[in-house]
Amino acid sequence: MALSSAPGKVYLFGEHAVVYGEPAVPCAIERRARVGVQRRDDGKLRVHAEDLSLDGFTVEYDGSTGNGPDVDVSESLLSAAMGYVDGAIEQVRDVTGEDEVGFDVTIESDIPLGAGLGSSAAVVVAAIDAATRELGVTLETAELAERAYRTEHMVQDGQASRADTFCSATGGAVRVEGDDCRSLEAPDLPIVIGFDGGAGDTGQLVAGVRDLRDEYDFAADTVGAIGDVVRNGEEALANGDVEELGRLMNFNHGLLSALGVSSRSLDTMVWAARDAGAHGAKLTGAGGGGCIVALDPTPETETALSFTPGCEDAFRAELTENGVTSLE
Ligand SMILES: Nc1ncnc2c1ncn2[C@@H]1O[C@H](COP(=O)(O)OP(=O)(O)OP(=O)(O)O)[C@@H](O)[C@H]1O
Ligand SMILES: C[C@@](O)(CCO)CC(=O)[O-]
Ligand SMILES: [Mg+2]
Repeated sequence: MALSSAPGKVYLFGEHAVVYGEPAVPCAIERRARVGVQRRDDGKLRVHAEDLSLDGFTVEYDGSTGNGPDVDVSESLLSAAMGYVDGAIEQVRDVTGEDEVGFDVTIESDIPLGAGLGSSAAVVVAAIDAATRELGVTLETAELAERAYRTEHMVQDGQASRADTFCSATGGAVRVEGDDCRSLEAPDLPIVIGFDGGAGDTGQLVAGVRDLRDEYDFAADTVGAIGDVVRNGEEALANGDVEELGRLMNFNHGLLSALGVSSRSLDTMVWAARDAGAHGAKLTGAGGGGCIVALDPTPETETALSFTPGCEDAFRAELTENGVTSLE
């Protein structure tokens, strides 16, 4: 049995645009997914996922034959739920050469699903790390991040960046532009998160931006403008200029909103944070619903969010330097 954990993340800047080669700056936060993996020799994959919205279900099936699991839920719901884990195990079989190997996989996570905090990347990174170690193979962090990226790329229909997976694998603040992934020095940021209790489907939201970008030159320009905001943001981060970071986050939110990935509740939480005196606020991750990230060293934003209709949870998030971690 091998057990690994990996962190979720918030985006200071650059989600969506990063899929088209612009830079982005996500930061790992101290909310983690833990994945336990035990080898089985019958080629079957058994996944126990405590936190899936399918009310924590257990399925057992033969992954090596390509036949799906036999459970009483719709095919699309199931593939949405299982895609990332299936994809991670496929990468493990590929990288270890053990094509027929099966696993018992147990997932437990304190990252809300589909809410912009990178639950998918954390699950995939932790799963690949645990499953390869279970087979006696230790991957370098760069290789692990690359394999996790390939999983997200496959599940998100060929449209994904390396940002979430690299950030989860290495921890800390990172900068990703295409296949150039590096760690950044970051000051201790006063991060507050508001969560509307909802979720968005990353694959669908990415496809929506792609269609807009294909149809309108000004949507492509908007993606490019996000890249400009990120480049300014990197400088503000290097200078530890939290006020400038906030202004640029506000700008970034406006551009994401123009690309159609915000929502009424995300906008409401963003405005509640700004009204409470936050330096800035924006949605984080794919959007559609889920979380916003704000910067505020005072307790005002957290308090205001906790009284905002539509905000289900407001909490502070600590940046973490701990990326993927082997627990057993
Ligand atoms: N605890 C978990 N157990 C099993 N699967 C999980 C778990 N957490 C996430 N997943 C997988 O990740 C999917 C959600 O990923 P998605 O990319 O849509 O959202 P996210 O990663 O939370 O947000 P974002 O990509 O915007 O940061 C779930 O549908 C499920 O397949
Ligand atoms: C929307 C997106 O940019 C971030 C999702 O957390 C998608 C990706 O980078 O793969
Ligand atoms: Mg994701």
